[in-house]
Amino acid sequence: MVIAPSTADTRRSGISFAKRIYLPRIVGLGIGFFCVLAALIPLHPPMPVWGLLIFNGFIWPHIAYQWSIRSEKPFATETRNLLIDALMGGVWAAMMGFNALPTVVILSMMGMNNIASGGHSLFFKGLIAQIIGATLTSALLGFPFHPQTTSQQVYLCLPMIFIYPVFLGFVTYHTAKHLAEKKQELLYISMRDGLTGLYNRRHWEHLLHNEFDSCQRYERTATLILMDIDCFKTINDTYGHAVGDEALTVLAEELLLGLRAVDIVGRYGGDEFGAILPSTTSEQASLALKRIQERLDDITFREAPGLTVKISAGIADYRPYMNNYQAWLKATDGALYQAKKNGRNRQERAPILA
Ligand SMILES: Nc1nc2c(ncn2[C@@H]2O[C@H](COP(=O)(O)OP(=O)(O)OP(=O)(O)O)[C@@H](O)[C@H]2O)c(=O)[nH]1
Repeated sequence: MVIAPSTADTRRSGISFAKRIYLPRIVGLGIGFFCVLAALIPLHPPMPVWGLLIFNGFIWPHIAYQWSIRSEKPFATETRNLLIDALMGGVWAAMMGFNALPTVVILSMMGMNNIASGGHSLFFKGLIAQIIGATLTSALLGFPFHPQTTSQQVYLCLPMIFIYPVFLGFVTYHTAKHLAEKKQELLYISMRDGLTGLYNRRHWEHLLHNEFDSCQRYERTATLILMDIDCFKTINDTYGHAVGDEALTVLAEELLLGLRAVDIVGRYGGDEFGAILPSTTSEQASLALKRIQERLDDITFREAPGLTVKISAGIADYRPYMNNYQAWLKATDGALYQAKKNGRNRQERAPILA
């Protein structure tokens, strides 16, 4: 199922896109200024050209950023700003009379930036904007052409050639690292229950499936326990949901403390928990669970002094006649049902059928 992002989410991600571009634009246009400056000096352009160069190099990055973050559609605005950058790149190439080195440096750095920001689509749109900017400006100026680059111009282009790609690589590395961390976070969230931190039902069932398969393949033993807090609805109704939540958290902690590290504990439903105990017989599982039940009897709640958490449990060990993990789950659930039916606060083991 694909969930469409909300307008607020789209705006937030557009703003973070604009923030990602802000610093590279300040650095790129700031160093690019000296590249263009070196090529323009011998051409003696009129004063407004110098004004435009200073504006483009040092003021435009801040205007572009403010424009994007204040926009209703920051992503679209920032993409348009990148195209304005490309158009201006073309304008400066023509103003410099297509001086070979500064022109190639400026246009290629902008292309690299556009690919990094928006893939091949933005790269090609940027290329078209560069061509339009260059052609119109060149036509206006009467197609000036001074391709020779002096050694002084080479030196003033060096910072752009060295610093900008290194800087962009640094920014790209940090973005990739941040995305990898977010991916890990999402993976964790997708597997865990928000309240208790245990595996959620979907992931826990997936692990149960794996355990079933390995029991079947390697003829191993394993035991499954399903537990349910007794009269949990009454706990909620008497002490409130916050205490109910605390009871769930306490049970989760006791299960993690009382079982082995290899045992797989999950929240199966509202007040229902599951535990998979690899290489364990149902007798051993029953003893472990009994110890947990005894510890729960000793736990008191500050907000609900009269409360003790009691659980009922169904226990079933893996049997080779079970066709799939669902059959194992069903046998365990049947035993839990019996435990509830037989008076709660007890364990029942699933009968052996063959
Ligand atoms: N506080 C809290 N309550 C929850 C949560 N999830 C489910 N519940 C409540 O848990 C209760 C489960 O109650 P039932 O399934 O009726 O069972 P019970 O009251 O425990 O009765 P028996 O299982 O028969 O002993 C329901 O009232 C749910 O609203 C949760 O995350 N927090």
